[in-house]
Amino acid sequence: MIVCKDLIKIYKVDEENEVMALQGLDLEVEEGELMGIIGSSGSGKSTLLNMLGGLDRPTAGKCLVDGKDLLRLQTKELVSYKLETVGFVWQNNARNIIPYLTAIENVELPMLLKGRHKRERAKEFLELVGMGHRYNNKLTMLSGGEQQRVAIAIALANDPKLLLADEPTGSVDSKTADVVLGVFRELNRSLKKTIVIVSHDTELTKKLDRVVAIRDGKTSSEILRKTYVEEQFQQAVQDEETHEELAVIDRAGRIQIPRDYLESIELGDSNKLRVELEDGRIVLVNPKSS
Ligand SMILES: Nc1ncnc2c1ncn2[C@@H]1O[C@H](COP(=O)(O)OP(=O)(O)OP(=O)(O)O)[C@@H](O)[C@H]1O
Repeated sequence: MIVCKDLIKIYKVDEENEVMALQGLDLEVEEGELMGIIGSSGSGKSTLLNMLGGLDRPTAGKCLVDGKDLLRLQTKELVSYKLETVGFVWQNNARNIIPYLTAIENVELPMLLKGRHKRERAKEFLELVGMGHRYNNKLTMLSGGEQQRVAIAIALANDPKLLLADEPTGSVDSKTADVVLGVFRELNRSLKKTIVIVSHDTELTKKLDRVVAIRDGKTSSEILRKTYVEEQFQQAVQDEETHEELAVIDRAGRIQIPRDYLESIELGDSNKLRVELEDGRIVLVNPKSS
């Protein structure tokens, strides 16, 4: 569904200064996946989501979503891409919803932009996110978690294949965050939506099967878990065997090694490692230790 290769985004700050927000990022997401992206502040998560959502254009590299080349789309094609292929859920509800409209009017709005108006369909989407009973409520009358569920129904309005969520649980408590994640999980299972969630919330990302970490605008590692099962979750997070962390190799053969691994071999201030090939394994050794 998503293939990013060597993706670069440069923002021009003023005449003299530029920021390289994405520095050759690689990412592949399969159709039907529910996955997470984590990274510290400024690592490039929102920039990546804006590129995938067609809100901003990449500077260079490759970025294909559902077969569409986001570096080459014409303006008109980009408009229909934003309306049809992707749905966005933001942390800041002011970006998702119009407060003086009812829940159902909010869901109908993106449909109207596409020239269709289907009240029954809008109601179905609200029912899918567990908000069918509040369809006629103004958004100001709903709690933060309920507004967030309406925001997901709005993102679904034109039945996009891909849902992008930027900190979707950033403004709600942990119990509500579980409900919101449950909604994403259900949409992924029943409607086969591909879902990418960007989050700082480690409690949330622990519950996703695959999480990719971004550092300095590049993919640095990824964690794969066995399929999440609600009852077994507490057990699973305590059991180190249930996930593996994979370092990502970039095109030049570079990898980022977790800091605690480097500390465990007491590398200190040195930036040199001996690389050895041993029975089909690549072993990194502190040269001072032998
Ligand atoms: N429109 C812009 N103009 C200039 N620089 C920008 C712009 N948007 C982002 N940046 C810069 O690009 C880098 C990546 O920012 P980005 O917002 O993608 O990070 P992030 O990982 O989403 O951070 P946060 O978790 O704090 O939202 C930062 O150095 C940021 O200052």
